[in-house]
Amino acid sequence: INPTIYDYVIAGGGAVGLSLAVRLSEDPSKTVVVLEAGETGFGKLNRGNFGTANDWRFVTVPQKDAGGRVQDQVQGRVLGGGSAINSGIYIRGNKAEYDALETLGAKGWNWKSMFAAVKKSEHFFPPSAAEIKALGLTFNPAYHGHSGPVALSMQALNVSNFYRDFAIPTLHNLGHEMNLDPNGGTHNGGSWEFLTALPDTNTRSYAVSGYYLPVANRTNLHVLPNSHVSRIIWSPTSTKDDLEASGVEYLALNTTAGSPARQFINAHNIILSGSALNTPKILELSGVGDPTILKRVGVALVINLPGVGSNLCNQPVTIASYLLKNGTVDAGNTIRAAILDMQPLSGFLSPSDLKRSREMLSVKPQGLSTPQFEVMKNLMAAGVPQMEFTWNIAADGNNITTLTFDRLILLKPLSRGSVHINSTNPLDPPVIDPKYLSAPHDKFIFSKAIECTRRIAATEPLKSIIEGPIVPDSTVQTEDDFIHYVNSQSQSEHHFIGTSAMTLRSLGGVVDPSLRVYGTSNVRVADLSIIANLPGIHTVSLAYMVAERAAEIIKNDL
Ligand SMILES: Cc1cc2nc3c(=O)[nH]c(=O)nc-3n(C[C@H](O)[C@H](O)[C@H](O)COP(=O)(O)OP(=O)(O)OC[C@H]3O[C@@H](n4cnc5c(N)ncnc54)[C@H](O)[C@@H]3O)c2cc1C
Repeated sequence: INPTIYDYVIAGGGAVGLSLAVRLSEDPSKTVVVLEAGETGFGKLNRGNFGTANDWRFVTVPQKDAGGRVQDQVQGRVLGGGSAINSGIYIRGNKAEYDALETLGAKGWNWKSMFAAVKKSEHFFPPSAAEIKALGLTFNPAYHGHSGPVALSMQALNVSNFYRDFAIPTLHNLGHEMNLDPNGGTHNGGSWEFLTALPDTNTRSYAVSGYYLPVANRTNLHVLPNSHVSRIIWSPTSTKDDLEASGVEYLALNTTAGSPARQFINAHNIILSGSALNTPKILELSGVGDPTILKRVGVALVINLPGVGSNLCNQPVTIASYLLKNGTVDAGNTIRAAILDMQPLSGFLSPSDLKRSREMLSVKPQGLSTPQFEVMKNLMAAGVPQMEFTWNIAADGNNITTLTFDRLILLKPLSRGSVHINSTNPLDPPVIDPKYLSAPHDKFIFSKAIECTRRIAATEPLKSIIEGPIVPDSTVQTEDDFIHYVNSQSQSEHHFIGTSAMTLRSLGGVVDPSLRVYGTSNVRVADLSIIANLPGIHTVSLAYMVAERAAEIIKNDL
């Protein structure tokens, strides 16, 4: 099939875009084309593609509230997007966090509908009986999908005895309970790590291997790598209040000619799926956005939507590590061993710090709408996790073993930033300003969480095997020291959302609950930019939720 007008053109073949393309092309009467700026990456991907051609290699502007540093923002630029280069950690959030999306105007987007959708994406491989016995692994089959495209699995055998003998008993002594399975709507507490990987080989399972490759021979589904979408083409006959698009313009990057060739594709429906950092650029270059920004760059305004590119949110992350006494633990197979401990404020703040937290929350940080702020405060008060403490064990060749909290993640930042174009050249990177740690409450609770690892290390049975702190080192003691540590050491966790938010237009919304860009009849956004408030999770589960839910909505033309 080689249509002159496709039913659907999808700009971006990432976690959401490629999975959605596969679902839409299940109807053989519909033609779907995916334009992906990166290459296919077949046969060359695993972890560690950061800084290569498979990464957009973005950087932020200097982050005033995070030590003035410019920070790297890794983003997949390859078929499968983030799902092709990510670390594969998988977890879903708290029911109330998804229900809150509906409260903010995303009608029909709630835990019930999103949980049902995400299970369609999943094929859970339970651990073997031997693994369950050896490690005490727990899971609830009812929380999982069992015939979807993306594989989900748990620990292999031969992990360190540290987890069973030291980590879990210490968590108990801290009053942090183990969670049977964090994927069913309550992710509080400690749980074993789930990964999007095949169980025996530990091979990555992602949008390409799970969704696309098994159906790559569909004649109604075309995937064009090295195709960078620059803008939407508006139909000259469309009305002012309900703009219709006729297709997109893209740059074919694999040409041997000197500069990329400009190409056009016609389609009845346009779906932007470039990610929270890239989709605003396509909208702005198409004249959709904040008039002030478009004017500054010299793009004619088509739709006045000031929310485009605002509300950028991402989690900061840092580490803390402790040297263990020689010979006290067997490091085992460190490749797939971790416990994620997801804690609400009361799990890591002292009673007096909880009081200070409440006082700080009397002032709304800049960039958040009042309803967003209310929702987030309510979730905090309801005990929804705000910090992740990942417990990992590492050993070097000299038998030096460390406990590394290798992901200390501020799960639900209040800080909001922006991503905007700075020129009319589609190949120029956007200006990324996440405003990390600009909300005082973010900085306060994040630094207190790092400090809390000292209390954890002083809790038995862990205490008896700790030699001392490595980073932050023992000179870091006071509240100011810990604040300095997060200012100078925190990095991006690469879980961007929010820049084409699905919320009321009056609140800065960009798309309605059927994913349509306000003011258009046939342009939709389907990627993590539509999520107004971040659930406290790693975001690939959310990406598959969005893909499956978007497929339901678009197939039924809701
Ligand atoms: C380094 C890294 C590690 C991560 N680790 C984890 C993890 O362990 N667990 C977890 O749950 N999540 C993780 N994530 C996050 C998760 O992968 C992302 O949230 C998810 O991939 C976002 O999906 P998306 O479809 O919105 O965007 P993406 O998956 O980024 O897809 C966007 C796609 O659009 C393409 N594109 C962009 N602009 C254009 C254009 N103009 N024209 C054509 N194509 C375009 C991009 O190249 C990309 O392929 C990680 C992300 C990164 C970057």
